[in-house]
Amino acid sequence: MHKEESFVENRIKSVGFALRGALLLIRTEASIKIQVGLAILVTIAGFYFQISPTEWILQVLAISMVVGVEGANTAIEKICDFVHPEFDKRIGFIKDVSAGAVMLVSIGAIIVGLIIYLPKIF
Ligand SMILES: Nc1ncnc2c1ncn2[C@@H]1O[C@H](COP(=O)(O)OP(=O)(O)OP(=O)(O)O)[C@@H](O)[C@H]1O
Repeated sequence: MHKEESFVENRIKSVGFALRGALLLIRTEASIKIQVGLAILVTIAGFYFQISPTEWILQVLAISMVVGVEGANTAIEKICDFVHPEFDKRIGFIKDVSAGAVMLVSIGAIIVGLIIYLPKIF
């Protein structure tokens, strides 16, 4: 019983740390501010154009993919700067690949957005 309580307590603490991380990400990173801004805009657009439940699911998935991968990219950049602040082309490679991952999911999200909204606008 005691063990179970501490398990629940630990889970609650972990959620607190994760929330703090998400807030730190939004407060400190310029690119995530733009992504969150776009997420708010398309959410408003979703209500305005009354998109279907399937379109909502795809939109929510696209948004969470971009923001989630951006969070991982930021963490990777911070690790790189922490373990190796000096210029090194291997660090450059790691950061470029990480930024490339954000770009790939962003392209997917843009395509999802175009497929949902272009027929509704034109
Ligand atoms: N220590 C380093 N060694 C070699 N190249 C680096 C190094 N630090 C940064 N770079 C190069 O500069 C690019 C930008 O790195 P930086 O850490 O400034 O990311 P950023 O511009 O803050 O990214 P974001 O906009 O996603 O936060 C990297 O993708 C890499 O090509």
